[in-house]
Amino acid sequence: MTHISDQPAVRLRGLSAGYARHTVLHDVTADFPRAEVTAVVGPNGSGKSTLLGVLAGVISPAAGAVEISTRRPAFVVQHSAVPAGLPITVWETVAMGRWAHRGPWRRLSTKDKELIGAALERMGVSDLAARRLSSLSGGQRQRALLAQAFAQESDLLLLDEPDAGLDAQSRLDIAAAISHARTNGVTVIHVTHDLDEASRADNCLLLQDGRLTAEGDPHAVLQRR
Ligand SMILES: Nc1ncnc2c1ncn2[C@@H]1O[C@H](COP(=O)(O)OP(=O)(O)OP(=O)(O)O)[C@@H](O)[C@H]1O
Repeated sequence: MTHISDQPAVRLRGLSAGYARHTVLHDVTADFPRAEVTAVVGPNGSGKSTLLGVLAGVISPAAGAVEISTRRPAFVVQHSAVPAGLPITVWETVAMGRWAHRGPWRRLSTKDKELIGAALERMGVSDLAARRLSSLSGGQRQRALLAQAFAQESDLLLLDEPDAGLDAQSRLDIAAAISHARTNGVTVIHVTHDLDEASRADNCLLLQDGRLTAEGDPHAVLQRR
């Protein structure tokens, strides 16, 4: 008998997708193994963020099939994608991760608040909880966005270059948080230009001009670049 845990968390079959009058992804067929980290690499403009947008449900496929057999994905955008003047605190940012779980009266429960506190702690931003998101450095903001994703308790984490432009310590902390999530059974799809980080993934996909040109063991895939 095949158990769900043996099946890929995400399957793409002949996926084409993009924007009005502009198809970016062409006929992509790939599996994303459950509870493993898949790095998605490729040159600028190859379609990596578009792929994450499809997986997050923000972009509709033009053709093909997307099968996701996990709970609702948590999507972490690049910190630079957050509008500069957004008037919310770090705590409120992380609390947004619990919105979909709120009970009657739409109040946060004690459990919600515990999860928010734990996510802030995990990303080392508890002491910044009362600060405006817009007043933080890029690295601090990225940590807050990751904390929001962890507060969602999703089992599919979509990361769009979470370590871009960050210092060595922040990159290490983010790598540790990804590894912790994986150990806890979360499937991670990690778009990155950091080839050291990609080489540490379990699985790797290479996109070039919107087509999948290699997949599998990261070391073998990265040699095809
Ligand atoms: N909102 C949009 N509307 C129209 N075209 C877009 C939009 N976003 C991206 N594109 C185009 O889609 C193509 C793929 O972009 P995408 O952001 O997916 O690439 P990427 O591999 O993530 O690049 P990078 O490494 O620079 O982040 C590019 O040609 C880009 O110009």
